Amino acid sequence: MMLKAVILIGGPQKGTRFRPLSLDVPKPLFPVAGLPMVQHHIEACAAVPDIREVLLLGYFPAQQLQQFVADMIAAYKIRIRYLQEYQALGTAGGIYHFRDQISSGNPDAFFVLNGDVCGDFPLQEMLDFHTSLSTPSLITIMGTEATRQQSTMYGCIVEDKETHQILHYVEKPSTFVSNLINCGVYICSPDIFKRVGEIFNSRQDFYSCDDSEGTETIQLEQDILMPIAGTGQAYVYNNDRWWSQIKTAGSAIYANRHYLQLYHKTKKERLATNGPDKPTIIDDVYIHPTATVDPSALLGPNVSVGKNAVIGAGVRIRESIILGNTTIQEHSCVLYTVVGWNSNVGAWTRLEGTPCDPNPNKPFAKMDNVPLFNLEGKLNPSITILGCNVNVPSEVIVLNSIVLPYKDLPRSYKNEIIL
Ligand SMILES: Nc1nc2c(ncn2[C@@H]2O[C@H](COP(=O)(O)OP(=O)(O)O[C@H]3O[C@H](CO)[C@@H](O)[C@H](O)[C@@H]3O)[C@@H](O)[C@H]2O)c(=O)[nH]1
Repeated sequence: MMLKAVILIGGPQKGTRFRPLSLDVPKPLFPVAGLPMVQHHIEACAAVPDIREVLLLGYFPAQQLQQFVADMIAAYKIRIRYLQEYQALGTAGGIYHFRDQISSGNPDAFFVLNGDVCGDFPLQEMLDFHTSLSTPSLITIMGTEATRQQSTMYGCIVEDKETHQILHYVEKPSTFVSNLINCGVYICSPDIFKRVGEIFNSRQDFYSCDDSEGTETIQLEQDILMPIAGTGQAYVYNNDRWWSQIKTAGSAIYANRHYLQLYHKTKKERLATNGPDKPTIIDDVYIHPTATVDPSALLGPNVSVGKNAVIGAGVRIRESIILGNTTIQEHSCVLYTVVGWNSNVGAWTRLEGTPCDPNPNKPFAKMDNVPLFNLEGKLNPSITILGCNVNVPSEVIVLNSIVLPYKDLPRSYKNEIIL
């Protein structure tokens, strides 16, 4: 069998809730557990022996992805290419536009993965399910359970419990439809192009040079899944492993924790260990080999330290992501915070945020993508984020705040956005 995988990475206008972190690097390249977000997708695809080529599909300028793609080819030894849409074509529009590249070599099927989800993706198991179906599936969706309340933020699937055929699909319904939600991971038969082509052609009548009405975009969810549901050609594969979206910077902290945990199963060598002349490590921590961490520092649980970062004596960090070329000076404390690239945090300073984890008392709860401000116009407590090139002086406290790039903070801050 020969398969391909397409990863939908969007473009500069997407991922706005991820700012200010996506101001400096395309959101799909933001490091989580030491790796750019979509490297986790590529790694999951590379582990499926039948996947021979991975195509990243988006509308970021190609030069922003060039180095990353070269690094990925070197690391995983499979074909990887970036295909650039000339504008946002929608979740199925890009696939249709590049159908020749996807179909070349006659793959039996191809995976499609949303670039902004994370998880312990059971791709091989899903493939086994897809190929074992007695009637061929045009599209198989990975589904997972959500709470009744949260389900309406996702694509909702009603299945035949015995055959797993999809009877009904609604994208982000306004009232409850089903607890079973779309994970944004699919296996498509190449026959899907015919379907998308029909939609494409039916819209040509409306096509004009001014595409302000978005007639050129085709959405996989609304235009393909909704009409296919109930025709016996779409199936759902139930995923009971960890899965989440990465929409906000807060969800990056959550994803960081879970990917670090996953390394126990997949890449143990990426996790830092305790030893003489090494910092003290609590549970799961990733330290880039080029980072310098003082042996008296205490890191963990759930910390990632990027390239060439310098962590001083007596520093305490937990539940945080420290990006490349950042310095944290002695005795500072960093909790539930993302510290952007090339930043400098003085000595005896405290950076602290508030976690936005899923409710542990509710089974199947996902993260809430809490808006920045509440109804009274006050900033909702969230993780603290420092954009790149931020300078925080010594002996201050920055609590539940978002600091935009290139700021020189003069004092302490609490619950503020510092522009
Ligand atoms: N290449 C490309 N990618 C795109 C485009 N539009 C969106 N994407 C990418 O496609 C993914 C989904 O995009 P959204 O449009 O933001 O959808 P969503 O709100 O995340 O909902 C989708 O994902 C949920 C799971 O996370 C699903 O539950 C839901 O049904 C839907 O598929 C993201 O990775 C985004 O970057 C486009 O025009 N071109």
